[in-house]
Amino acid sequence: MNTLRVTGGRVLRPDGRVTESDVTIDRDAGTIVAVGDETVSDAEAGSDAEVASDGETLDASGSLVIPGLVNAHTHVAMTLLRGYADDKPLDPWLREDIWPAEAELTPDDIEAGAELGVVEMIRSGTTAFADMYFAMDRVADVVDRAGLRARLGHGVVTIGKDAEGARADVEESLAVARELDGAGDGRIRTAFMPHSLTTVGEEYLHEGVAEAREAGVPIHLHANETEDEVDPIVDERGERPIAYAQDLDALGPDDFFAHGVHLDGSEIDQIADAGTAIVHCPASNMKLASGMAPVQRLRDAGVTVALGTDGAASNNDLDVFDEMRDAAMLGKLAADDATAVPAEAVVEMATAGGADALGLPGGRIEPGAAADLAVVDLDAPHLTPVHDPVSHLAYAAHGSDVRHTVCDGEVLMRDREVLTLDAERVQERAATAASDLVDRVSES
Ligand SMILES: CSC[C@H]1O[C@@H](n2cnc3c(O)ncnc32)[C@H](O)[C@@H]1O
Ligand SMILES: [Zn+2]
Repeated sequence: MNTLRVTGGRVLRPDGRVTESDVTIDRDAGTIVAVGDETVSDAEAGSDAEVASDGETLDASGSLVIPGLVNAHTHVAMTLLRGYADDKPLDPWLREDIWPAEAELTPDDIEAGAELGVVEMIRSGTTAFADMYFAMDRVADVVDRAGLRARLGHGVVTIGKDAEGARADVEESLAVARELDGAGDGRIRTAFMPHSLTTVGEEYLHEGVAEAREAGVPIHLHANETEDEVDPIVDERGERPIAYAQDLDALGPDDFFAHGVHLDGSEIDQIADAGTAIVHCPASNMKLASGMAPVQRLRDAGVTVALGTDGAASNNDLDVFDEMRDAAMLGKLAADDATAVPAEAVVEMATAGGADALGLPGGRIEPGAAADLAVVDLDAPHLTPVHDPVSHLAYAAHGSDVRHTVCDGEVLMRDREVLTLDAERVQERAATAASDLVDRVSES
């Protein structure tokens, strides 16, 4: 067996225990075959079940081995717009700043921004993400080269477009969903991605959702992000957005909605009954002053809650460690209860919850699971002493504490050096693309 062994570390297990165990990976299968003396059964592993001791090794001494983090909602190429427009609420921010800049984006820009975003994610221990944007063939190529997993989709906006333009946008999202599914040796999956229930017209939502169901791809959209998005739906339709999504057949068990800030009790019950996941984006929700999502209530109702950074223009980074801390802190404020959204809950949301929301493998370190993991160096002043490693993940660690990142059995970063992309070249290319973009926007 072509093995990778992660040795000498403490391992975060799916039940929250932390054990001193080596993790053995079958690199060809991209799966974990053993955690300590716990192995996949002979039946599962076939005749190769015996765990070999040769092969590559990653040193995890003094470190915590955790499932690769999942960034379940982003717009990865928006790294080019990091710090471009801050300190505004969602609607004017999009209309006055972001959409005019995005109108000038070329596929090369999107590739450059996506490369920068995936380098940032690999460096901070993220192994899977969901992305809604444009030029998704370029984004998929970047994901493939970087070695990550992703659920990708072209974002549809029909407001301001004529019927031909609107229909073409829906068709593009469906084509991306059909054609890119399974790319990157199966690490890339897709979804139909209408931007939101207010920025896509009803007839286009109906058509697109029906075709997505036929194609068997999930649906991802921004839902209940601001009151300004909820109110027009209530005023025009006499029903709340989640009921509207249900009428559209867009509220299914494989679907995942970003934000879910302004949800009432009946909407939480509808989401729980449907099995739809919510991707909580606490930093973006705070920065745009969108509101506080009812995370504890969602979890109490049995909803799968994942974490997302949203784009780097509303965050302003792609570090899921920050999202864990923000989710725990904001969750307590929202519930007016310091026991709400505890450390173990946000770690679960950033790992197994994220993988489950996206319908991707990973999120758990156990025999038979996908070999997606990050090794967090605990030997640092801000992580000393270690009373509780899970507390440190939620409240004290940063993405920069990640030492190694592995996805699908491949080492993407070893000792803080990204191996799959040339990080220096990526950074230079993105900086140039961003400054050229801003020049074009100011000339337009
Ligand atoms: C049509 S592709 C995705 C689209 O979404 C925009 N966007 C970025 N952040 C947010 C957010 O928090 N809410 C809604 N829309 C957002 C992005 O700029 C793209 O235009
Ligand atoms: Zn978003």
